[in-house]
Amino acid sequence: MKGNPGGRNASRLGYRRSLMLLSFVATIGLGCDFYLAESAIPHGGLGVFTAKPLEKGAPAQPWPDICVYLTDANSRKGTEIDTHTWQKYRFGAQWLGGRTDPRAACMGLVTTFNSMGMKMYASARPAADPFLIHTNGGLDRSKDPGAGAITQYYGATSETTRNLDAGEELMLRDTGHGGDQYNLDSAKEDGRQHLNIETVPPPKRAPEWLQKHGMCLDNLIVKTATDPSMGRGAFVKRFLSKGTVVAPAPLQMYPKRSKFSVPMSNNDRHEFERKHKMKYETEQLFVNYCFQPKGSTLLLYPYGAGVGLINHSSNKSKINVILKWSDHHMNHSPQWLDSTLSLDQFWKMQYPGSLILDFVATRNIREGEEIFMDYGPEWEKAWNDHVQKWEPDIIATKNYAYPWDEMKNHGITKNDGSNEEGKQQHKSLKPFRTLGEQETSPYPNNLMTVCDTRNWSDDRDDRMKWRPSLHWSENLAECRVLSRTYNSKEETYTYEVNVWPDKCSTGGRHRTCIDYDVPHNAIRFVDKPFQSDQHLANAFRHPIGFPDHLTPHFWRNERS
Ligand SMILES: C[S@@+](CC[C@H](N)C(=O)[O-])C[C@H]1O[C@@H](n2cnc3c(N)ncnc32)[C@H](O)[C@@H]1O
Repeated sequence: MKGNPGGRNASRLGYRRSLMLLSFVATIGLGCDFYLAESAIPHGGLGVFTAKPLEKGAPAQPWPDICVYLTDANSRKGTEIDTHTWQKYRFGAQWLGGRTDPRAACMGLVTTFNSMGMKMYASARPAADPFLIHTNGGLDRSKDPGAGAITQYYGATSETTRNLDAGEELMLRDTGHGGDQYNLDSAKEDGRQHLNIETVPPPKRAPEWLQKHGMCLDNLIVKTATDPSMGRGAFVKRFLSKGTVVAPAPLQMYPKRSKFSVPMSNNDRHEFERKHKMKYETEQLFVNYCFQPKGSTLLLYPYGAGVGLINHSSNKSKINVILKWSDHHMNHSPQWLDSTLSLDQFWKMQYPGSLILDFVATRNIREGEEIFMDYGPEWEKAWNDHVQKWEPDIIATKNYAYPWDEMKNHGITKNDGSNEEGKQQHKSLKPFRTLGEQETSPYPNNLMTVCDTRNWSDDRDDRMKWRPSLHWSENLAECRVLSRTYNSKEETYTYEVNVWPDKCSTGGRHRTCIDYDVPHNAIRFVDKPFQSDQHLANAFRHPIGFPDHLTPHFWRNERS
């Protein structure tokens, strides 16, 4: 008999099957797609794993990361900013400005991936053209006291380089530019273990193991904060019950906050302010994303996915997370912080990720709710004082335009650079101005144009037909439009540009290289060096307060 072969029994069976399916789902914890756990590579520290199979080219993280750029850290020594940070090219900060190269501290997954140098099982790489999602979280220097207090570098993403099985560890391919990631080589150099990557199997953990021993990395999503004056905020993706770890936060530690003041003599500063017609910031934006324990010079930078987006509230009904040391076996706080160690001894032992904090739900949190923590009374007082005193920097605001607004005006809205999809086809497309046109109709003071173009090399002529670069943001060059042609069939513009100067030097000799047939969508606006909001002198700077009861006595090294 077809149709209903078992009558009531069959429906009971179906019900029982549904129950079994539900309990299976509960057991293996479907829902969390990415986990932080002990790396499957011996002595690899923490690693990030996918709980579900991923196809080649799929996003290797639930949402883009934010990066905070360190522009002029006083000295590399004592800041260890090379560890767990990226070079400026990765996320499009080539023109940010600074006497030393800026380094990007990115919060989330990309930073936590391990790397295997250039070969073997590479499974992820940084991706995308971040320029179009760089924003100031909706804040505007002409009216918002929060302008310059949050990073504009939102949009760092990664994608898989091959199909991945559920449970695989995400491994970065060659990190490029000298390998700027904590990786197997650095583990070797640290003398922690002799590793032979040729004999290491593809790093992987069983999904059930991850559910039991991993820390869920994708409970949060990033959106504009419910109070837009705060910039962006972190929101929960799914219902989380009281006591759940909303997000883990491995820590990178820095011994002295003073290393993040901006190293300019008064003379340099006056010269800078005269030249750039703006006042200069005195402390790195980075400090706003760090905790500082009371009575201590230490800065603790939490680099878990999304945790840097959690905003402050002192309103008890809004606060829904508190900080706790993690129970995870990779967190060393029980051994180190309750001991009689000196700060020096502790400092020699600690390494990035050796201490892990948890943001824990203080009550049930509904899907879509924004997460708030209490940054502490000192932070709140500093913020209120700032808001009271703040007024727009008239000079820095005059004749300033945000690059992303200008790009929108020019019809650059796609995030895929120069490929077919990205072609802009509007009759009303606003063209980029030629150098000649700019003499009578200049762009706002802060803007310059950059082009996505393949590397120029010795064997290239000085005049070349444009070719797209392999990776967005890494091969951008300053460029100036010499002429343009309207292609009526394609309804778009192409340009002849002068690529200058970084791509066109050969053996110390600068050449003027010209690219022709440059598509409209290969051109971007960026802020000129030192012009972006994070350089504003009236921008708010204050680290987040760290709970006293989590602070060991030997961290309190400041004389009172
Ligand atoms: C760790 S970040 C939080 C994420 C930040 N909102 C963003 O968009 O990147 C800390 C900064 O966010 C802003 N912020 C956080 N809580 C705030 C609040 N209650 N009121 C105003 N601004 C706040 C301040 O600029 C602060 O320095």
